[in-house]
Amino acid sequence: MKILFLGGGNMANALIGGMVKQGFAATDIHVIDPGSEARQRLTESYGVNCHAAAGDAPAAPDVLVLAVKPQQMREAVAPLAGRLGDALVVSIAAGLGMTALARWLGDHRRIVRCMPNTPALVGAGITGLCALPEVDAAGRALADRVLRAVGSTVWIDDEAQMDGVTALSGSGPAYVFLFIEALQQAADELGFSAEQGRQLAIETVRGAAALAAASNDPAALLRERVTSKGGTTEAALQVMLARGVKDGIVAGCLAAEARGRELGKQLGGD
Ligand SMILES: NC(=O)C1=CN([C@@H]2O[C@H](COP(=O)(O)OP(=O)(O)OC[C@H]3O[C@@H](n4cnc5c(N)ncnc54)[C@H](OP(=O)(O)O)[C@@H]3O)[C@@H](O)[C@H]2O)C=CC1
Ligand SMILES: O=C(O)[C@@H]1CCC=N1
Repeated sequence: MKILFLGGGNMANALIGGMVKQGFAATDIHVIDPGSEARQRLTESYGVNCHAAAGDAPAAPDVLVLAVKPQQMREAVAPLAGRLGDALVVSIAAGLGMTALARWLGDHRRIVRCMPNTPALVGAGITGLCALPEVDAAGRALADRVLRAVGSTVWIDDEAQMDGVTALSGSGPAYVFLFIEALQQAADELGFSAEQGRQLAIETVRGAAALAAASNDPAALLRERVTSKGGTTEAALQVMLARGVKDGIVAGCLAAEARGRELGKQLGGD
């Protein structure tokens, strides 16, 4: 199976790294990226085939993963329009609707819109997927197989909800990294070494996520079990909530969703 990536940046690296670790053959993976540094990084890290321009890459791959920035997409796909054969197009671009993309691709409608996230690099991604009605069960299964190589998948019926997926899990790792940064800053202020702070912060996030995943209890109950009356956690949460931490996170997610919708309107109007 030939898989062609258009764009070899951060998210393509995360997906390709995860796929190669899961046994996808590097020789079957091709990447188009005009940047020589991007191509060198991919060749050296994973041994995939890199091309500077679309004309050098294999025509009609089995799967074409569109991994350029949404604002770069229209120009980037233009050389591919009309030469895709039966390829399954998997777009990971935030905001960009499938109707506009189909138009840009010369009315190619075998399109699956996905929203993965960077933990794909370590096989712990989560991807939301949504397909045009023209994509048959085999096409959906193929997209699912590619994305499941780098984590779990969730199918979404209504494309309008893809901006919500982007806001939660696409951008979500950045929110978690911000939280880890904050814990490490606190560790520093409390006199721990950088390595001690890193270990205490990261293992706490890893352990709490593992406990939440393994438990049927809601997160609020798990939180209450840590929070002894008159204890240290209560002291912390009072300050955090008073400073709007939880409301800020919810409002931030809604802002991300709104930005996705705005991008979609600016790009294609669909
Ligand atoms: N980063 C993330 O966590 C996630 C990103 N996404 C989506 O993935 C897509 C890529 O994001 P990300 O990897 O972060 O972005 P990057 O900017 O890191 O990667 C995009 C790459 O595409 C290259 N490029 C630009 N023009 C072309 C072209 N015409 N043909 C081929 N390649 C081209 C860019 O080169 P240059 O830098 O020289 O312009 C760059 O190397 C976006 O649409 C984003 O919405 C989805 C989920 C999560
Ligand atoms: O910030 C962005 O627009 C992209 C989409 C989700 C994560 N990164």
